[in-house]
Amino acid sequence: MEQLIVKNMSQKFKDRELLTDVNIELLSGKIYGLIGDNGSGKTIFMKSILGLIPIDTGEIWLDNNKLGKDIEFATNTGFLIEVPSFILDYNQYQNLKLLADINGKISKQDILQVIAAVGLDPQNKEKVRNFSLGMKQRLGIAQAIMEEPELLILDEPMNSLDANGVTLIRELILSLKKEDRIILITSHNSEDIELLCDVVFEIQDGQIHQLN
Ligand SMILES: Nc1ncnc2c1ncn2[C@@H]1O[C@H](COP(=O)(O)OP(=O)(O)OP(=O)(O)O)[C@@H](O)[C@H]1O
Repeated sequence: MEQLIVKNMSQKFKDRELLTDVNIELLSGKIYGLIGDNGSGKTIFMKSILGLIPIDTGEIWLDNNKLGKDIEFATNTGFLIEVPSFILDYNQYQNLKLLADINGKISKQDILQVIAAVGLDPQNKEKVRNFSLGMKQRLGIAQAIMEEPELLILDEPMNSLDANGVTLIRELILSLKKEDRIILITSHNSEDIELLCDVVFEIQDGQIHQLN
């Protein structure tokens, strides 16, 4: 994917307008940061550009495809939004395998590699039910990145991570930046945003503006 364009997008719930006339261009090869207070609409924005919730007005273009017209959902995407949900009685590998089998793009070896890349032990056969919050978060990141998506959206990727986890996942995100990929992250930690992002957007009072 080369570009994701949001044109005159507004998003309303009941009578409350959450996002007003948003115009944004995301280009491949960059990491974008989205910041804003709790409840400012970051999650709504991310779900909207993925096609997970319909927009009230405006247009979202993923390259030459208009969301809701040419395509229903953004394809070739990986995302972690809110709390990752897994089948608790499956182990980490079984959970990722189940999702990987939908597209059939990646091998067992790829899955084991991504498990290691997020700092989990590929040999661990424990049920995800017994995972700590940070382990679930790491698995959520693994699930988002495992198929080498062209659009990667990570909502608060450092949630629940310990200090080593934060360092590892920061390095991992930076290493994922590449020519034909758009990465968008949110974080309430300004250090994450500064270290990782090429371009930063802030949502405030329903408007999204670029900070740098
Ligand atoms: N389905 C819905 N119906 C009505 N209101 C909703 C719905 N989903 C979210 N909202 C409201 O939209 C607003 C924005 O929520 P959103 O989750 O996008 O915020 P956020 O910026 O991601 O916040 P946080 O930093 O806490 O994650 C909130 O006031 C929320 O109550």
